[in-house]
Amino acid sequence: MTATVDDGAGVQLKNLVDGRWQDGRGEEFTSTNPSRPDSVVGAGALAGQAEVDEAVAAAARALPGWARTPHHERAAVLVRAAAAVEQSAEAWGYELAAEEGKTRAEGVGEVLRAAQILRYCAGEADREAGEMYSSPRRGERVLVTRRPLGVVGVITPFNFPIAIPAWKIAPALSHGNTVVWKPASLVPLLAMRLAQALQEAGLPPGVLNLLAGDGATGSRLVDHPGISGITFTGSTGVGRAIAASCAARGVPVQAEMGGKNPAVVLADADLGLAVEQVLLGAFRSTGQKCTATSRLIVEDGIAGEFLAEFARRTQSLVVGDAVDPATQMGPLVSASARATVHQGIEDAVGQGATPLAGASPYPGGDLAAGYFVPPTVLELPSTDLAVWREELFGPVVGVVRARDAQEAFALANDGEYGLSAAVFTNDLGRALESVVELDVGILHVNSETAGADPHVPFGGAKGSGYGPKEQGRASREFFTHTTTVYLRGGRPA
Ligand SMILES: NC(=O)C1=CN([C@@H]2O[C@H](COP(=O)(O)OP(=O)(O)OC[C@H]3O[C@@H](n4cnc5c(N)ncnc54)[C@H](OP(=O)(O)O)[C@@H]3O)[C@@H](O)[C@H]2O)C=CC1
Ligand SMILES: O=C(O)CCC(=O)C(=O)O
Repeated sequence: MTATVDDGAGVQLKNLVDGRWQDGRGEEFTSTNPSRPDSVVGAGALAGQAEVDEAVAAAARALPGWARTPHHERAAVLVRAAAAVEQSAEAWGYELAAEEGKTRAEGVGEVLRAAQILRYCAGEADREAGEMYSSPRRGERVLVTRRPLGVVGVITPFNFPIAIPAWKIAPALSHGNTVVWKPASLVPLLAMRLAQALQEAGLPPGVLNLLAGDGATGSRLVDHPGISGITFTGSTGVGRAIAASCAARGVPVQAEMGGKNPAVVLADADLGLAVEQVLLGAFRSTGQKCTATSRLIVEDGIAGEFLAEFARRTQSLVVGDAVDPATQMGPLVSASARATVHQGIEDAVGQGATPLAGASPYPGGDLAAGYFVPPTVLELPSTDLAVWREELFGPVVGVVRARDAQEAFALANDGEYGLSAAVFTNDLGRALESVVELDVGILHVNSETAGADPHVPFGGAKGSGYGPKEQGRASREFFTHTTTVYLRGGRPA
């Protein structure tokens, strides 16, 4: 009988190296269910240095053949994988909710999003593949062609266990690279599911290698001399360390990192819409999105009315087991995440923040046993507090009031991050002003701070991003490099 995430022992985790599924040879580890921490979701063993060496060697061997495979044949593999992922959406969405803690509906939605990304990237085969320029010399044309980067190391975070890997691995493969992937150790099962789908769709051995591992495994991958580039998403501290290490060796790096994303609600906004969207931005995925709303700036004139309704709706969110269809917000991913978020709330309250919703830890029962934190809204006495400046990565929103739009935009820009922002206004002039004023990678006007389509660039400004952007056509800037060809043939005309 096939093991399931609910049968106690967990699903057996394997690594994929050179087309073979094998047990890890390092320390044993498990992933557990954050709603019910005693329940094991996946069980296996970490990959060590030897497996990193084997995976990189396999990816290097597979590279010339895969790079020369016609783009349309590479795309066909992604299309087949997309169909398999889509077919498994219900089952894997359930597993995702059990392993990571976002709600089941969000889990299913994320799996479907991965399928959509695989299809978008397959479409790259039909898009223009280079450029041609005229030449100042007779009998010559200048072509700009694209080549794969090579063997790419992919390091992914826990919070989007299948969508983020899909939007790194699919363009890597589509552009002819081979991959060694180290997913977050908290969510190895969903990583295995995606790798299975791609492998069974017909990838040749060694084109995609999966290593379950921890930070040390990631570090070995980053430092491996056989790696041609690293694409990373995760915390700013780890991302900067990886970028420094890659820079020292001249290896290209793409790092998408933390966020402290503001929602600005101006006095002329549709307040019902704004409440709804800020709730989604702040509390979906339990606030564990790099694009989550964690700062709220409300214009004075409507602050009282808006905050009363926002607090009321926050308090009425149904918090519970992530796989229960009635749940609107699940747990945080781990005990240490819960401890960090509770500490952040306690520190803020100690420094004068006023709780408008949530804040106190659950006193007992299932919510105290799981890694649950109540959705929390804190009105802040100043913007000096850490809860305003540092990423907490949980369901916590700090609120300040602004005199006018100008002050609101200045407050939104005040900070080291620049991933996403939302502005709520019915005034087109104000909306356009926000486009000019706000220094962010993603700006939503009248929608929540989170959310990203696969066909447009994704990534942050300031401390949130380093290197070329992800997704859409932007992704080829990282996954390929150009060769400029001065092409003369025959006799000059
Ligand atoms: N800007 C963006 O697009 C996004 C940013 N994020 C950010 O990610 C963070 C949350 O994800 P989280 O998984 O906790 O992030 P981490 O930075 O802790 O981990 C990300 C990945 O890096 C690995 N890792 C840890 N240490 C090292 C190291 N020294 N060398 C190489 N790899 C290492 C982790 O392994 P292990 O899990 O085993 O520790 C994991 O696979 C938040 O800061 C969030 O804002 C998340 C999603 C999108
Ligand atoms: O906003 C989204 O939907 C995805 C963003 C993301 O990668 C994240 O929040 O971790």
